[in-house]
Amino acid sequence: MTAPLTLFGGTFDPVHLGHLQVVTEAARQADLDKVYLLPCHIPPHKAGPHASPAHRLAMLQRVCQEWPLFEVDDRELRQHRPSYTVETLRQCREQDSHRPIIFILGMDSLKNLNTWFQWQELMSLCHLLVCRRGNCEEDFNLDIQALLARHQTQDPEHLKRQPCGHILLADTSIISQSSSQVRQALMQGNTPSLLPACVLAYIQQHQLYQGCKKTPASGRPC
Ligand SMILES: Nc1ncnc2c1ncn2[C@@H]1O[C@H](COP(=O)(O)OP(=O)(O)OP(=O)(O)O)[C@@H](O)[C@H]1O
Ligand SMILES: O=C(O)c1ccc[n+]([C@@H]2O[C@H](COP(=O)([O-])O)[C@@H](O)[C@H]2O)c1
Repeated sequence: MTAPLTLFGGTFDPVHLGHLQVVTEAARQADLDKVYLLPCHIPPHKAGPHASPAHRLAMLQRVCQEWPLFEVDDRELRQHRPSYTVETLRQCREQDSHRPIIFILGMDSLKNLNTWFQWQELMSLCHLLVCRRGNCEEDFNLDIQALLARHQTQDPEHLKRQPCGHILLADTSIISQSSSQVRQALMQGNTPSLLPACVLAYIQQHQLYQGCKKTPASGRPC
């Protein structure tokens, strides 16, 4: 079986060490040696983004220069419409119907998965590799409980042996950081914690996020 195509979707406004650390750990647990950071153009479920697509992409590219695990997949940025994951995955699937596709997401995203566009199609297109997230109880609603009952596996090998259909809850660290907290710190003139130095330097160089309005941590209910 070909090596999986592993995508980590996000708004990355901006990318922070919470993203990078938990995904590095999840990738290690699933024995993955490449993860594509997939910045969305227009996030379907939240306001913003605050920084332009070009700036968010540039920050991710700087991260990739320092973290060999990561590359950027900018396909969603090139499409000027809301970035529905199911549509992106269909595009990927058209290129190779047998290759395993793994979509990485945080626990807060998993808990809201039943609100995603055509969410019931997702498991026929990809596997889900889920990272733990601070302040996020594992109290799943009935749709997600049913999804897990049907698709959850404890065996990372399943994600590499089949093209789609499994959910692995990875045993990752809890890193309490969000892009909202980073933006808030910058707006208040503070230096955010848990931000890669290359990203902080880019933000300072381009004076990003100085006039951001306060948004709740992680931007949605968890
Ligand atoms: N600290 C973290 N730990 C685990 N997963 C995270 C963390 N931060 C973000 N994620 C996950 O990364 C993906 C992309 O997140 P996103 O780019 O929206 O960052 P965010 O920090 O949640 O942003 P915001 O605070 O603006 O809502 C989501 O699936 C989210 O659950
Ligand atoms: O497809 C959807 O309806 C959908 C709804 C919410 C989020 N997503 C995807 O989930 C990823 C994380 O989104 P966010 O809002 O947490 O940055 C990103 O790739 C989004 O495109 C997708």
